[in-house]
Amino acid sequence: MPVPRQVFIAVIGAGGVGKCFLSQLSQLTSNLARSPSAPTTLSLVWLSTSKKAVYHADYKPLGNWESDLEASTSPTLPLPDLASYLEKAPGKAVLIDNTSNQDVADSYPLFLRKGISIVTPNKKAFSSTSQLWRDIFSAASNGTGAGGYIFHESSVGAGLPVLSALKELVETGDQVRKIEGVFSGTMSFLFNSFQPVAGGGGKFSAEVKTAKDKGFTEPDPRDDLNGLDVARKLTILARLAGLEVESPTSFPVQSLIPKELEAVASGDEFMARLPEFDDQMDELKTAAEKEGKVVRFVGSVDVPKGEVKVGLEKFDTSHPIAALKGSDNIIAFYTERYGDNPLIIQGAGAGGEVTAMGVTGDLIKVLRLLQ
Ligand SMILES: NC(=O)C1=CN([C@@H]2O[C@H](COP(=O)(O)OP(=O)(O)OC[C@H]3O[C@@H](n4cnc5c(N)ncnc54)[C@H](OP(=O)(O)O)[C@@H]3O)[C@@H](O)[C@H]2O)C=CC1
Ligand SMILES: N[C@@H](CC=O)C(=O)O
Ligand code: NA
Repeated sequence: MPVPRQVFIAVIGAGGVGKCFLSQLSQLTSNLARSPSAPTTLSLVWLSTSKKAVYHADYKPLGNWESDLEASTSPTLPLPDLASYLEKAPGKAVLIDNTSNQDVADSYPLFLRKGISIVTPNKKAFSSTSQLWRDIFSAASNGTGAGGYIFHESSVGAGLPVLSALKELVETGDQVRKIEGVFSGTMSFLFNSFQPVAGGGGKFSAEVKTAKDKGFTEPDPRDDLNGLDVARKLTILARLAGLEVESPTSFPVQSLIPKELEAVASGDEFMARLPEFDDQMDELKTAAEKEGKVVRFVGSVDVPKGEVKVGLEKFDTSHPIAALKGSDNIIAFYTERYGDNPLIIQGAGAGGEVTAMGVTGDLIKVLRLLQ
């Protein structure tokens, strides 16, 4: 793979996805350095969490990032200062945003205009206002601008090649009619475990705790249960399919947050009180069972009608959506070329390693473009 000789990498976020990414980055760095045709140095020069940062003013690569971060007492810099630091690096720079932070997402146009490329699984930038979407893609070189490149494959379906498939359908002139399926690893896991097709299943609140422990949920699981995580993904898909969607709250989204818990102050308090509402979820399950069906949390984009929706639906136990396992997503693209047999992408839709794979894959795309 022909790539530039030295690229400076800055990583924000070292949680479930961030840690897996850093380990994949170390593998990629070794592979590229050994490449006989074009040895390349990837220099990790910045790593930060919300509380602290590790970096050197002279761009010396970080040694052992885990112990460096542990030992650091330096607070992180404001985002414009990080952008200036990377702009002055003695080579091309790539920012990897492994947070779910809105302020970091809002700063992408600034980084891109300075020639810094961005790779991220963070949905916020691409699913907030359509103005932010326009600002990003009018700055990026893989949009209409002349700045850095930006890729965000893991923002939908984690590492599954969902965005690259959709872009290719659109760019090759196919007409996308409908996109539908299960878009949340958390929701998939919850309903597959709470109401498996074979019967039985655990308490809903206990499954939410397991999904959080497995690293499937957003940092605050309420962002999954309120349907907004799926709404964000559908906003991204709808925009890539050519629809104008103002925001993820501009279409119907069903929330699974009980009314009584809507105002609780913290995610921890929410998790502690969720078992009080297990009976309500059991009622939903029993009602579906009486019809010989199971409940699943799904979404769809109807392109010609300009309709996007997110919520619970009942499925026959023989339906492919009912038969999903673990945190699997299933995404069906109905298009002019594919006719009534949609192009289907299925597999793990959450988890640190698979999400980081999408991020690392995007970094490789950027490196190829920067050559
Ligand atoms: N987990 C998954 O399966 C998937 C996740 N994603 C996306 O990947 C991203 C990361 O998810 P995940 O790793 O699970 O989340 P975690 O909560 O595990 O990690 C988030 C990390 O971001 C850091 N962070 C938060 N805010 C800031 C900030 N303002 N500045 C610097 N660092 C900050 C946190 O630091 P601190 O600890 O100090 O708060 C933490 O290190 C999210 O956008 C998520 O939506 C996408 C697909 C699948
Ligand atoms: N919380 C999300 C993580 C991936 O986007 C999910 O469960 O799908
Ligand atoms: Na993806």
